[in-house]
Amino acid sequence: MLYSSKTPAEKRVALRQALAGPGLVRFPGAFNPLSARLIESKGFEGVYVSGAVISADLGLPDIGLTTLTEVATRAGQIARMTDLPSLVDADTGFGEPLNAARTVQTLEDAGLAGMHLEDQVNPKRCGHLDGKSVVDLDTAVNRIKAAVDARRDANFVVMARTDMRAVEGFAAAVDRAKALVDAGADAVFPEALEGLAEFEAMAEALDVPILANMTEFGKGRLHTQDELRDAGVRMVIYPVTLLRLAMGEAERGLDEIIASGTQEALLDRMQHRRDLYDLIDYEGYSQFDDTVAGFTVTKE
Ligand SMILES: C[C@](O)(C(=O)O)[C@H](CC(=O)O)C(=O)O
Ligand SMILES: [Mg+2]
Repeated sequence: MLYSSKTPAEKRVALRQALAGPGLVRFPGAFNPLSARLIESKGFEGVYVSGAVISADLGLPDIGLTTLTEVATRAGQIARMTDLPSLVDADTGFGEPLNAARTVQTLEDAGLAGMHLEDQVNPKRCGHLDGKSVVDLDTAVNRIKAAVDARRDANFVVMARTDMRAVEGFAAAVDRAKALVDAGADAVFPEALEGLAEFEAMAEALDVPILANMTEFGKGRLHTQDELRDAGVRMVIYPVTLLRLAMGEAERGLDEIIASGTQEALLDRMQHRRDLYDLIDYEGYSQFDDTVAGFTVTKE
């Protein structure tokens, strides 16, 4: 009821353990706090909070328009609703190294288990857009160092994302990733790799876990979990998948209401009131005080 039953500290330990394990952990992107509960109920290992989703949710393009306050608020609302660890997209840290330091502390306070920080120039762009550029090595390293030094919970995961692959090629991306690990990154998110062989070579080159971004309609293929695991990938994110599914259904539903004048034909595709109530745990509130939250679901 109300909140997750685990503390942020416990969730950070869980994220560390997940990253250390031999398997592949799966972090779908929650587009709101409620969908984080759905992800948990299905047995996933964690929740991803996507910058692209937070921007899109506000009707904005993913080009560095959102602020630290907006991201920390939304990520905190999501993290608090699940017992799973949540990893948030901290973009470039919202500025330069000093901002990255403030970002890590703000996200710790918001209850996140970890974040990733990328080496794009400000303002950043979605990793699958053309015309990206990356900062020089010193700036990239200093961003990571600042974040690592500023965290107060040693278990808070600071993951380095590098967008170098699309800018200077694979070899440069490996060099950049190694430097970010030397700077203290706990894990690496190599953005926009091309093909499984590159994931395999990247995992091989680094002593820390790597993440694969299985985003749709982007630059890379959608690899299966078996393929990613065999390539040595430790974590996979599906950052925008649930938002795209929900928006696709919303659009088709609106079309149906226009076409037939009723939503009757859509009922089977909707989450039933009963399932929604289960996810929110109405029952728990009702047991706490049935004068406030008592309910019966009448229609089957
Ligand atoms: C992972 C990502 O950074 C995100 O914000 O979710 C995006 C996802 C997307 O735009 O599809 C990315 O840059 O890949
Ligand atoms: Mg992003």
